[in-house]
Amino acid sequence: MDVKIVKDKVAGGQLAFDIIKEDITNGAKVLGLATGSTPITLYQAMIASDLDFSNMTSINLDEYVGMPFDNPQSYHQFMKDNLFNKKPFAHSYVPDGMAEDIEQAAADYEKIIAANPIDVQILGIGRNGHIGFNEPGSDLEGRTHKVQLTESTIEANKRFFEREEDVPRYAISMGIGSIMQGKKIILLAYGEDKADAIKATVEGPVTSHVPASVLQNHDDAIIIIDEAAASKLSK
Ligand SMILES: N[C@@H]1[C@@H](O)[C@H](O)[C@@H](COP(=O)(O)O)O[C@@H]1O
Repeated sequence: MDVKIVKDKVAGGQLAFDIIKEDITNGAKVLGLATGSTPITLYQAMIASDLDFSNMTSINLDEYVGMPFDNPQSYHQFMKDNLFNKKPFAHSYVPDGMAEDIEQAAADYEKIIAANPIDVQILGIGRNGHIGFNEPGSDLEGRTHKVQLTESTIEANKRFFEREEDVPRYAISMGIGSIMQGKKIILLAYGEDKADAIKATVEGPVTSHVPASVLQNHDDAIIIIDEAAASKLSK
């Protein structure tokens, strides 16, 4: 793991952008994208750049189950608002949380990933160490599947909804095994809220209790964090 500590989230987004830009120059064609507040500064740097993504493919990590695509809280809408409306890709895939058969949608998504191997996978991290929506205890080799969100994630997400009962309880997410297939992985984390998860990810044992810790086993994983997120690291 290559840990890079930056001044703030703007510098983090810029650094991630610079890495991606170089990879695109070297032929990268498929980006794995994430939602949440963390990647927004990266998306802003992409939008502000003169890079053209219209011959590239994007594949998103996850989506809520049962949330219409045009709901402002859906990840389909989030990606449009924060990136795709300004920088369209040739193909943009987001898991189909509205499918009648979620297991089939998950299997179909794995076929999309297999046909479009991810060159650079962007990740945020949950306060409990989750990546995508792979909560603690997830299979480290899992593939795209339906997941039940933990109370901690529901609690963290409820700020986006008017009522707690509106917060979705299920999602469809790429599995940890699907994520680990990315040729390069860039995990971003900012703020003190993420410091415990980052310590466990970087310095703890590789364990399904901290899904992001599996990145220790990846050949090309870069962790970009600000000082607050780095504050509990021992070195
Ligand atoms: N499924 C997403 C994750 O992909 C994201 O990493 C996490 C952290 O969100 P934030 O970046 O807003 O802290 O939130 C959700 O759970």
